[in-house]
This record gives sequence, structure tokens and C-alpha cells, in this order.
Amino acid sequence: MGAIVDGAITEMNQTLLEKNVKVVFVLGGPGSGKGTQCANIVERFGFTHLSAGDLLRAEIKSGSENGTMIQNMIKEGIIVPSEVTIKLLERAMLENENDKFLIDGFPRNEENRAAFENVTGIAPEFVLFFNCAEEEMERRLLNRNEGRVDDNIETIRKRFKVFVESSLPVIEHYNSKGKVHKIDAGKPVSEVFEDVKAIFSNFDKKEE
Ligand SMILES: Nc1ncnc2c1ncn2[C@@H]1O[C@H](COP(=O)(O)OP(=O)(O)OP(=O)(O)O)[C@@H](O)[C@H]1O
Ligand SMILES: Nc1ccn([C@@H]2O[C@H](COP(=O)(O)O)[C@@H](O)[C@H]2O)c(=O)n1
Ligand SMILES: [Mg+2]
Repeated sequence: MGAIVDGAITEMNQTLLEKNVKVVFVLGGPGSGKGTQCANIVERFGFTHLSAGDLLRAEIKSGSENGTMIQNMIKEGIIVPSEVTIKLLERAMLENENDKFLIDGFPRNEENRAAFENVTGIAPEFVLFFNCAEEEMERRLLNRNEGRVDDNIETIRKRFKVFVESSLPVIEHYNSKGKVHKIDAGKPVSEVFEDVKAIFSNFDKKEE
């Protein structure tokens, strides 16, 4: 059985518990390389990648009633209420046959963290923390060229502030439980992946 915590269990997350899903949270500042490394982990270790930001952007495109609110919050670099993001994550996990998920960019604040554990009853196997200097992250985001509304210097600075004030405490919370693997994400992609591989290889061995 994966790591399960006490909480209110609804029909939807009862199904998730029955699936015995394993979750790894992938955290780090904006532009630290979470999405890039998740793509490598998917290929090498068979996880399914769920990016909270991507799910929110897809929700905007779908014409959802929450679309305008989400769009405005992303433009401002603010964290969307947990109930919206958690529903998207739960749905994505239920719709996928895999039982191993990389949840990228979530939990982003204390509200995200507590609500996810209470609502789903799932605790992460471990947390990957991509640690990178702001100057490097800023350079990467300004060169990303994916047309994201939040990849401009004004929003990037707001996102850095939110990361330091709201997201780092979440990482500290899991660190105090011995669940965080901190990775130097300032190195080239292939070198970062070498460090990531070592962590997942050990995890695989424990599973055998
Ligand atoms: N180790 C690296 N060295 C140099 N460039 C990198 C590295 N990792 C990722 N990049 C590049 O930096 C940009 C941001 O990477 P990525 O999208 O993976 O970051 P992210 O952490 O998911 O960011 P966000 O939180 O904004 O979604 C991309 O253009 C990517 O190609
Ligand atoms: N848990 C989350 C994750 C993301 N958001 C919003 O999406 C923006 C982009 O996220 P990325 O991970 O793709 O960088 C982020 O700045 C938030 O506005 C969120 O609200 N909650
Ligand atoms: Mg990303």
C-alpha cells in the first residue's frame, strides 16, 4: 500500500486509494527545470507526468467556467484555490491507468498541501526539489519562448516572490519529515538527470 494519511474519503478518492497510486511531488522555483526533468523520468521510469500548471492552462482552453479566474491568476503569478487544482489532479489520476504519478508544481502552498492530503488521503512517496539560482531561472524563463502569459519579467518576479514566501515552506515541511531529495538544478540537463536517476533507481530497488 502507498503512503496514505487520514482524511475525509469521498467516492472519487476511494477509487484512487483502491488503485494504490504512488505519487512523487516535483517542486522547485519557476524555470528550475521541473517539466524538463519530468519528461526524462517518464521515459526512463514509466511514471505519468501531471503538471498542475499544464492542467490549469488546459482548463482555461476548455472554456470552463473557472477559465477567466484561472487565466487572471496565472497572469499575476498567484496560486489558484486548491479545490480547483485538486479536482483536476484527481480526475487526471483516475482517467489514467498508471499507478505512478509525478505531480509537478504542486503543492505550491500550505493550503494546497493540506487540502490534497485531506481530500485524496494520499501522501507523497518523496519530494524532488530542484534548487536553482534566481538569475539562472530568470534567464531560462525569458528564453523559453512557449508563449506563456507569465513568462515576462514582471510576472516572473512575482512568481519568485510567491515561491519563496509560499512554496519553500511546503518543501521545509516535507524536509522535516525526511522526504525531500534536493537536487542541484543549475547544472546542464543531462547532469541534473544523472542525480535524478540515482534517486529513482534507489526507489525502484525498495519496491522490489
Ligand atoms: N538544466 C537546464 N539547463 C539549461 N536550461 C534548462 C535546464 N532545464 C530546463 N531548461 C530550460 O529552461 C526552461 C524552463 O524549463 P522547464 O519548463 O522545465 O521549467 P519548469 O520548472 O517546469 O518551469 P515552470 O515552473 O515555469 O513551469 C526551458 O526552456 C528548458 O528547456
Ligand atoms: N499548484 C499550482 C500550480 C500552478 N498554479 C498556477 O499556474 C502558474 C504556472 O504554473 P507552472 O508550474 O506551470 O509554472 C502558477 O504561477 C500559478 O499561477 C497554481 O495556481 N497552483
Ligand atoms: Mg513547468
